[in-house]
Amino acid sequence: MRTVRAAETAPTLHPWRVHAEGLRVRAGRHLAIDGLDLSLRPGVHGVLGPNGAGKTTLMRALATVVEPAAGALTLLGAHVDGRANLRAVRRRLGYLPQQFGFYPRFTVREFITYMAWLKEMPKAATPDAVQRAIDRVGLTNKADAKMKTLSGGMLRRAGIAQAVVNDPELLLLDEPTVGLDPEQRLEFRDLLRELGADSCVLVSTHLVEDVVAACTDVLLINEGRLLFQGTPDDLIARGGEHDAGDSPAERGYSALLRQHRSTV
Ligand SMILES: Nc1ncnc2c1ncn2[C@@H]1O[C@H](COP(=O)(O)OP(=O)(O)OP(=O)(O)O)[C@@H](O)[C@H]1O
Repeated sequence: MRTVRAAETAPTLHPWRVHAEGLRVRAGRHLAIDGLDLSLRPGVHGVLGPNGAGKTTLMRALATVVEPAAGALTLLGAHVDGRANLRAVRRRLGYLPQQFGFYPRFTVREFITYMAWLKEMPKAATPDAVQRAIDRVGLTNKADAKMKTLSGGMLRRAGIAQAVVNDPELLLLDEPTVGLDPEQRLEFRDLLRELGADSCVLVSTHLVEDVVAACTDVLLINEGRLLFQGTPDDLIARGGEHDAGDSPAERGYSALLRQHRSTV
């Protein structure tokens, strides 16, 4: 007889938007997430970690692109496993992958409308939702430009717009600030704060300062596990004057990794 895990019998009306226990996720043959426990409420969660830590793999699992190899994962109250029908959860998700595909001849508006259709948004509400998403990322005057004519930063912003078009309850942004100019990065921080008021937003980045400025919660992932979860102030408090980094938060980040490496 199959053992029923506690997570499978738990009531679905819990406060967590994301709940993972002993999560394992493969990237190719490699176990990139290896025994991760995580509980997230609404807010903006900054995901930090060195190259290869497993951030992208975690995002892919939370976006239901890749199925967990083991452990329990609950997204927006739904258990994610091989038997689950994830269609309803996917309608409530937004995901910006590190690299996203698009038809270069589509205009920005056509691209985001197409993504809204893929997310099964009601047809009547789509044009207004698309316009709002375009305005939110500052692409109003590029709405009818073809995707192939956009700069790298503008493309990233179009990617963010498609992720937020359905007002997702769970929003996953994998390195969204790559290519954004300083002014756009500041505006993006405001957008994150606004989105995090109601939604559970995960933002993976290497820019520790973006996390401190815009996140309510910091996650540090290393070797497929959660090494630290706390507020930006908790992260800053971990750093000492001799730790590497240009800011108190970067020194906190370095200190946590150094302490972890010295204990393994
Ligand atoms: N297709 C694959 N086949 C084998 N190993 C992979 C594959 N994709 C990723 N990996 C490995 O899985 C681990 C986690 O990769 P992942 O891309 O999730 O890390 P990351 O934290 O997002 O890194 P970065 O900061 O460089 O984007 C790395 O060691 C990587 O080499």
